[in-house]
Amino acid sequence: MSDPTQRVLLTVEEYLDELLTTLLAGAAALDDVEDVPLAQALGRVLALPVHAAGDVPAFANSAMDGYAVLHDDLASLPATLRVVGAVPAGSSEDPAMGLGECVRIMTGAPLPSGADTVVPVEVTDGGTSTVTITEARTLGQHVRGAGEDVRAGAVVADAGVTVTGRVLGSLAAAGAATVTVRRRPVVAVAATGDELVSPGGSLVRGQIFESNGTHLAATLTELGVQVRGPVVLPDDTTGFTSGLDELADGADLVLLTGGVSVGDFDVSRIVLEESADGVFRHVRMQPGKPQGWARWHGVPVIAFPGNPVSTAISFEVFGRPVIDRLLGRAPVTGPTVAVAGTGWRSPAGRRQLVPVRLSSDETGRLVATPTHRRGSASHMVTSLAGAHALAVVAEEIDSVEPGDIVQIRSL
Ligand SMILES: Nc1nc2c(c(=O)[nH]1)N[C@H]1C(S)=C(S)[C@@H](COP(=O)(O)OP(=O)(O)OC[C@H]3O[C@@H](n4cnc5c(N)ncnc54)[C@H](O)[C@@H]3O)O[C@H]1N2
Ligand code: MOO
Repeated sequence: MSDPTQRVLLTVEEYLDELLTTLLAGAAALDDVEDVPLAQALGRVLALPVHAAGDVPAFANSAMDGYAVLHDDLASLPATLRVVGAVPAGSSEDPAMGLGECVRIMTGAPLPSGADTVVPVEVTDGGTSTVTITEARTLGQHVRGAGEDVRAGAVVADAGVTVTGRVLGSLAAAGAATVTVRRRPVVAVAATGDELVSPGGSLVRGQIFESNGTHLAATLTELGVQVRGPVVLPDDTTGFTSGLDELADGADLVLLTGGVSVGDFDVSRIVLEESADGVFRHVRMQPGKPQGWARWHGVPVIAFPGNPVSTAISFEVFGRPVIDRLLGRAPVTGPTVAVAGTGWRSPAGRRQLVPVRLSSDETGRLVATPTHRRGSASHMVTSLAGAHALAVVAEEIDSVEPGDIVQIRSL
């Protein structure tokens, strides 16, 4: 075994690149797609763009309850027209009409072929056999044109888009019945440490509640992968090895948390280095310096440091892009800068990521304020609950002053 304290020191980008290109090379999930009916598409990632099956709107229709008219009839007001029909939404009728005539029409009903403009009921006397119109409308006003939202064949949602409720609504409106999505990869989660007790249990001296596996598994579920675990693996190498065998079997990826540092019982590092040519690195970031990866019987394994904020931020910086890659998901970006609401220190030579709350000041600027007075200290686990984003402080900066511009990444 190599000396665990003498690790290669990488930048954040170098380590991420190692995970995305070397660790994920040949991963089966990268190519697997399936067709699902729209009703089962929520949360899935589109593998192919979805095109509109027809024009949206499918036909010219009224934007108002009122009267379908010919604009030429509005040249001199008030104008009195003969009402020759009525079309509610859903009607397939196309009442014939010409100059001097009009049709009562409801919002969403197809515009009669003989009409070119809609007059809202509010500017008429509301008549049913004849109607008197008192205010002019421009040609085509209150008519929603066929295809003015999107034309048949145009892309409604691109490959890489996650099907949210609003995407699903757009796809339904555009006539999609099934969509081609990426397979949901199986991601297994294990926490290591003999001190860990599952949430809700009772603690004796030296024990703590397991929270990293809980956090990772829940976040992975939100991201739409199939989650296995979380389980707690013991600190002894035999128990850890058999637990990992079981967990990795049939998985696309295993995420481990804890035991990657230089301690005598840092079992993830010890087993992965000895039995799986594990690669352990120091990364220029804080928190999240010690990191590692390996393949366990061919299954990619990523090991995050055990301190809870370190695991959380490691997931954001390394885990999320890996999951996005496995799912074919286009990364979603939010606002990228804010002003610091307070000042804080940052370790020189390491990129610091600090959980922050976002607010706006009286001038409308986005303000980022650390959720905990200890900033990014890696054991401040509850600082994550109120965080909206991470403030990212560059390697060369060792002090942030109130009002400084800071980079942020949304959570
Ligand atoms: N001599 C050195 N010691 C440490 C170094 C170092 O460079 N030299 N690095 C420190 C840094 S930075 C980190 S981060 C941690 C990473 O350590 P491990 O990955 O080995 O993590 P553990 O020792 O297993 O745990 C650290 C800490 O977090 C708690 N923990 C672990 N798992 C969970 C969990 N699932 N839920 C909640 N809390 C968890 C654990 O009880 C420890 O308090 O190493 C430093 N040490
Ligand atoms: O790097 Mo550790 O991850 O700072 O606490």
